[in-house]
Amino acid sequence: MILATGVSHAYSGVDVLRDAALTAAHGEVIGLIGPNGSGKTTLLRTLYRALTPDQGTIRVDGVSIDSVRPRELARALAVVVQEPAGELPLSVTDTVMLGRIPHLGTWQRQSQRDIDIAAEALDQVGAEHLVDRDFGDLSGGEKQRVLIARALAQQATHLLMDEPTNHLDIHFQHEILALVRQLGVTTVVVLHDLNLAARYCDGLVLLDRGEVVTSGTIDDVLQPTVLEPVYGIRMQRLVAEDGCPQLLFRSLREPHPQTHTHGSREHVEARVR
Ligand SMILES: Nc1ncnc2c1ncn2[C@@H]1O[C@H](COP(=O)(O)OP(=O)(O)OP(=O)(O)O)[C@@H](O)[C@H]1O
Repeated sequence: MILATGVSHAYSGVDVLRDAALTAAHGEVIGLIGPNGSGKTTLLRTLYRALTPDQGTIRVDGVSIDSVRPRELARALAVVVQEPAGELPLSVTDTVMLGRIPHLGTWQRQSQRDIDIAAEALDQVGAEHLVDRDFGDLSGGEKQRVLIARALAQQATHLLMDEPTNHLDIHFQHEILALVRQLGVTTVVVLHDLNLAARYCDGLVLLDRGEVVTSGTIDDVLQPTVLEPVYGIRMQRLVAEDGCPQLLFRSLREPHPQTHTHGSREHVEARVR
């Protein structure tokens, strides 16, 4: 379980996070959503101690992360964030094996089991064919999948992800998030795509200008009345055949249509709630 309370932070005296709170119960996938610059990455960084907030506490399974040693923290939290280009001059295998380091003793070499776990992680993200490549030569989407494999190989009890679907094609956006759900690992994931959030998250935290506007179930948060003023865009909420709410978007610059677009795929497959 991840519990963040009263988290505030300022960069050079400018407040970017005020009294933010987040709860991810055991096994839940919680989506962190909000417009550009609303503080999602800042809040996520406080959860894995990449950033010490000015105020607030972060607890993982009831223990304050301030009191945990780095190796212990790495066994509890795996992180997938955007890597600066060219940061890892490593092979794909070595990159994924980095995920095993928290499980090795100081001078302990990797075992066959570690190698098997890394290979399985690559397989899970559909990247087994990349095993002999250099990480730096991969495409953006391939790199992203390898970084997710590294997090899976870490076998941490909690997962933090900052826009993991960035660079991924539509197939892998869904594959990766479906996999994350399947893992049953307590997860906090920053997502821009609200429809992916609707489909793969158990709950959402909506940030706007550094404050939590609302948090709760998909049904609570994914409402045009809640989201339109925050994002400054018109939304229409539909329910797909499998019951999953999905949103359609229209710029405020576009005139309000007097009639619906009959015959569109959305109208065939979903009904307006
Ligand atoms: N290192 C930094 N120094 C100064 N300001 C920063 C720093 N990092 C972030 N900020 C500012 O803090 C605010 C919140 O940034 P943050 O990256 O948390 O937002 P975000 O919601 O993740 O945005 P996006 O959706 O665009 O990725 C922004 O105004 C950003 O410019």
